[in-house]
Amino acid sequence: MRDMKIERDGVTLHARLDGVDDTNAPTLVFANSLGTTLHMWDGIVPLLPDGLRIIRYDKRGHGQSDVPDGPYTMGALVSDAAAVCDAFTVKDALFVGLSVGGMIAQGLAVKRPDLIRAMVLSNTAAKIGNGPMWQDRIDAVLDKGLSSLADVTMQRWFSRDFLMSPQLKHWRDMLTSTPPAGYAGVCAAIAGTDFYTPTSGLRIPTLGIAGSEDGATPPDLVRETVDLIPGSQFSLMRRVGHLPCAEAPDAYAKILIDFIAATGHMTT
Ligand SMILES: O=C(O)CC1=CCC(=O)O1
Repeated sequence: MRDMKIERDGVTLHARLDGVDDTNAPTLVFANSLGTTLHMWDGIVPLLPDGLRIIRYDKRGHGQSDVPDGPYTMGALVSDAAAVCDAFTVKDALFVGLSVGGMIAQGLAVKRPDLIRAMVLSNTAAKIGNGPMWQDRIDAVLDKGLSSLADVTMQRWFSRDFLMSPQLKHWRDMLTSTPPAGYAGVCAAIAGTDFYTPTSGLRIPTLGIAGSEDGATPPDLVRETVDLIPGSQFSLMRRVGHLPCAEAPDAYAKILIDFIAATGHMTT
């Protein structure tokens, strides 16, 4: 494991490399969701096959990355992801993005096709929510803090069963540890994003993953987005919500491993 600090546009981003530290190794890059850190993938990384180079990072405003003043733009989030990839000399990676991480994947695939050869769009869409909804959330978090949003957020993130589990506290703590300015900044970036047209032009192997109990990006919304890309695959996970990598890591890792095999990613 190797941690790295990457500076772009005066903002320091925190990234982590696991697995093989060799630029020639097949590479996976993970981008996580609003209100989470790169530790969102802690349950998945150990389940992936040997021989992969695995890179993940904290978005601006989250985890150990800097918290610049907002609002942020999707262009900045995509450029941050590109800077992380460039810092590790990534080429032709499999990019796995969940929620806003999946929006970043779509933007990066358009802007820097040299970086991505295939992508997983997990619990995401070309457009998530609408302007007034995000503005209400920005106002609430800046006024009353993230704790005020924690209960409703857990209900969007998790299935009914998981809401009763002792693991819930870990995820709730991750959310409430997020700096309010960072959370609000990313909300503004999501509010300003509609990738329907650019994503329709993408022609790379794509897998969509949805959770049957996802209260933020329901299965139909995820499917509508991945169907914009000809030849894409879609996997519906049952009895999980918006963060299936947290609720069902074994099943989630298996879906990724099958997609790695289907795209020939370990053999190139
Ligand atoms: O609403 C949520 O908390 C879920 C979510 C929407 C975009 C994202 O990244 O997470």
